[in-house]
Amino acid sequence: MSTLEVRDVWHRYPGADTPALRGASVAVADGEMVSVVGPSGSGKSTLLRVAAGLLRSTSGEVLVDGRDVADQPTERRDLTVMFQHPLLFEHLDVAGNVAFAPRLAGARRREARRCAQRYLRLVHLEGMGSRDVTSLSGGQQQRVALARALAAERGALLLDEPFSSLDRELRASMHDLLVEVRAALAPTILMVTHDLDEAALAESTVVLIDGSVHQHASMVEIYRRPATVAVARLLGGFTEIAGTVRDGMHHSAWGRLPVADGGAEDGAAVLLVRRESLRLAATDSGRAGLGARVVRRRPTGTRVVVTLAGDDDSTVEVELPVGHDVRPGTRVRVVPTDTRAPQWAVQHKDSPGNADALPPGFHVSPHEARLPMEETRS
Ligand SMILES: Nc1ncnc2c1ncn2[C@@H]1O[C@H](COP(=O)(O)OP(=O)(O)OP(=O)(O)O)[C@@H](O)[C@H]1O
Repeated sequence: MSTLEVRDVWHRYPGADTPALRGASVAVADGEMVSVVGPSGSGKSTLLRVAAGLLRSTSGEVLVDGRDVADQPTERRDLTVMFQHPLLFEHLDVAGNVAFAPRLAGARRREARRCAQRYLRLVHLEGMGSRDVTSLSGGQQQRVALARALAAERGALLLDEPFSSLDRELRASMHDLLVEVRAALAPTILMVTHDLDEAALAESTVVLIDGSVHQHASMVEIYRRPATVAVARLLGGFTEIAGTVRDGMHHSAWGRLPVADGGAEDGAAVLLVRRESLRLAATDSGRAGLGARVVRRRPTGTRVVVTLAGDDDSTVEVELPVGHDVRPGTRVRVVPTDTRAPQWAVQHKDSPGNADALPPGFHVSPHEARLPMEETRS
């Protein structure tokens, strides 16, 4: 049984103007996997390092199995960390690397080797125990690193971008392996990644933006309904329309569009619309829709993202299958393909937050103190 919880953690690096973590909290239940995503610099690695005990946070708590471990170094916490680079011991062979932790824990040499064989089998490297680690491919080295982390037989596994140095195909095979390992051992896992597909391997995902948790939900739910504009930007695929919500409708230069799920509070709000739920029609097509001018087109492989400007020069993006080409400068109509497609408003509200709740030593401007859920209509 192993649980991991990071509670209301703040961290500011010495000399930094702004905190890297602003009251972030994540709880991982026994046998559960939680992933952490966010833009570069959003504090993902800092969060993981605080949880691992590699970094002491400015304030907040880290609980392992319900016990506060703030004063305990990494090796005294019931967890193992695995990084993007395997960091294998080059003076030991493959089995020696995996046997390292059991040896450290007091196992006899033969017993530790047996344990290593078991974990090497699990990561499909049986028969490679006597290989020199420097002779392995990057993917094999990462498998050894995973076997070594598992052989430590600690409660929780903390993974920091574990597969990001591998190419797409190898990454996919490591994802399959992670699924197998979870089915076999059900370790408690906290994984930082910038790969949204990888994040979806977890039961739930924390979206960290500027050191704050903007959303904690399954990736399916996050894609279905990003909680904030920043989350939508991270996912991509949405266009934002600034306007006002009144009576369950969003009003802007792009017209009146219904707001999903009963409507947001009245007031200024950004409407998030999936790019593919808008289409273009010729101006003389007789179709309803808003007149716009094509500003630019950006191919993305099988699709083309077209940026359009309305009469007030505000822009929206539409995503079309490749082949539906439009030249910059052309006038078109923007037509919703499906008015029932989810589109929802997210409100921006600046609030000074509860300054008393901040740890001493923090100067946080009203904008910085904005709590993510306050800009969310959930
Ligand atoms: N040792 C350090 N000293 C000062 N600032 C740091 C240090 N490490 C990280 N930072 C800053 O803290 C913030 C969060 O960094 P962190 O590495 O946690 O982000 P991240 O989300 O993991 O980024 P990435 O996805 O690029 O790895 C960034 O602004 C970064 O520049």
